[in-house]
Amino acid sequence: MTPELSALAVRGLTKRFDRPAVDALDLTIRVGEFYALLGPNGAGKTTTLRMVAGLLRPDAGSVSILGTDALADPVSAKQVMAWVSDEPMIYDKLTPLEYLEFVAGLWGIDPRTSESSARDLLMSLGLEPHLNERCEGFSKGMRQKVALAGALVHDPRLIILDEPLTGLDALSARHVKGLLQERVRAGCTVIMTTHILEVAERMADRIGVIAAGRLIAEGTLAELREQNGRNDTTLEDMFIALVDTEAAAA
Ligand SMILES: Nc1ncnc2c1ncn2[C@@H]1O[C@H](COP(=O)(O)OP(=O)(O)OP(=O)(O)O)[C@@H](O)[C@H]1O
Repeated sequence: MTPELSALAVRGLTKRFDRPAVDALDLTIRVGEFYALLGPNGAGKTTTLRMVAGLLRPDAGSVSILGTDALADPVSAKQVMAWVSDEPMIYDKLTPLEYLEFVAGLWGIDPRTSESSARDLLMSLGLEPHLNERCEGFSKGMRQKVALAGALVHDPRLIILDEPLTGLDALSARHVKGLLQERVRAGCTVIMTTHILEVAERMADRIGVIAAGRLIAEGTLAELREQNGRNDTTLEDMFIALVDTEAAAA
């Protein structure tokens, strides 16, 4: 039997700064999953995702993205993946449409097809009134949405987002959530960090909790409840209990 291809398989992933930030982490995320990665401040979420996205070299371990060894072949891995940072960088002098056209050009996408999909993407994020305004006057939330649209231009199969909803107003957050859910329905995989536990509770197929660079719990909401021995508890209650137990054991 052929083993099922994972969207992401991380094994023994390790990064140390002055102390371990990610500590021999194993993580497997299936194709088509919406996965929420949770953890307290400083748990190692961003460091993990930056290593997965090829922005930070691990001290040890492996990263496989849709079957490609991302450390040995980062170019192929990046072609199927999008990384959306919590501090997005866009070009201020360009309009959203020009920015997406620029990104599409970097990926070698035919301008005739890229323009209409860029327009659709930006409109689905509620940016229609601003398509031809320079990004320099945009708020943080508007810039976040332009960066997200830019990251999706090459139609990635794996979309990794660090805190994509922070700072977004309710309507913008709804646009972003809708877009991500649509991508998952189309067969993409989404991995997202968030401190907004209601979002993880409502949107994620599976949830992983990391603390001190290690995975301390993982499963569907129902599985986490079962592991916790409570049927009625909220994700917030479980999260706090898990993190407290871990801190007490450290
Ligand atoms: N470039 C760096 N240099 C030194 N230490 C770093 C660096 N990046 C991260 N760290 C440390 O690694 C640990 C994990 O940080 P990381 O940003 O991955 O946590 P996080 O789970 O994303 O936190 P948050 O929820 O606050 O964003 C922290 O102790 C942090 O101070």
